Amino acid sequence: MPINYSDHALQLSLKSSKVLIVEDQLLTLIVLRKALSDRFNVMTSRSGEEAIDLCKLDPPDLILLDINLEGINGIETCLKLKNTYETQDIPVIFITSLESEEGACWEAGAVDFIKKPTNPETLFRRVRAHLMIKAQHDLLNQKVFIDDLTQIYNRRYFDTHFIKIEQSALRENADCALLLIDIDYFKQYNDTYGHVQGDAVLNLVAQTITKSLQRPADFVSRFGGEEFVVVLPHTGNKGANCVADKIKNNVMQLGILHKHSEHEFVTISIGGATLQTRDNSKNTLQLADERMYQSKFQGRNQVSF
Ligand SMILES: Nc1nc2c(ncn2[C@@H]2O[C@H](COP(=O)(O)OP(=O)(O)OP(=O)(O)O)[C@@H](O)[C@H]2O)c(=O)[nH]1
Repeated sequence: MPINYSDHALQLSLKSSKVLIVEDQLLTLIVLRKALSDRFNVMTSRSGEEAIDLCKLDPPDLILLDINLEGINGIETCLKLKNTYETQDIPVIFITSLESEEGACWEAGAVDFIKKPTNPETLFRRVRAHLMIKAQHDLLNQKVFIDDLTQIYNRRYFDTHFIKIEQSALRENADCALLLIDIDYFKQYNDTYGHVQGDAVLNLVAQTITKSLQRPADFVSRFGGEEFVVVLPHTGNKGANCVADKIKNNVMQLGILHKHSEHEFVTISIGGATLQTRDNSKNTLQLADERMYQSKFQGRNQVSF
């Protein structure tokens, strides 16, 4: 199917696109910002270190990166961004004055570069073109990776992304937690209240889990029928326990009556595992699955790690 550039969703997403300019020369920063701030949502940073932190907290849709920065330079900044799961898909355009630097820009993972002194119109059009590609990419991902019923990520998203997150965490010697969540007595719920009501509960639980997650890198996927999987990057046992408890309590507090449950309401059982404490004979998912069943056997509506 041909790409429709006038697509409404695309236009909307372009307007709200976030562009991060990383430049330590104040005057250049002002010129770049002026060329873009009427059309996009512009964020700025004066160093590579600050830009990396900012990208993890509030990922932009595109980065304009100067090469000659104080502290870690632009090339090193780009390499760090490309080696980190949360930031590796953000397109980077370099701003450079030397032709000899172009090879290093491509190798670091740049999608393009713009020469200094920058022409404001060229800058705007280049940025818009790359944002358009990014928006198309995001839109396509949304269609491929979103579960129809709950509108959260699907199993395919989890399968594709968890491997990358695990590898990135192992490289950085960081932790990462996984929670496997199953709705208790859901068969009886469907049998008693009907499948339409069952679907509504699945939806509510999915939204409740989503709202219980706070960090931008955390995500939940529908794993299968009435099972969900939560991924918490950079989170160890203690933090993951807190999040799991919060999710369990929030679902119980929805107060959805379930007359076949000893807890009176719809509840969930959770099993958790982290990368750093996992047993080498089993992967994180297998461990979380075993612990989820432990929660079931111990009476449901609980968390096991
Ligand atoms: N309404 C609805 N039900 C679903 C969907 N996907 C799976 N289910 C139902 O979820 C139920 C899962 O039941 P079981 O795996 O037996 O487990 P359970 O009844 O939740 O019991 P425990 O897990 O032991 O607490 C089955 O009846 C499935 O048909 C869905 O998309 N919509």
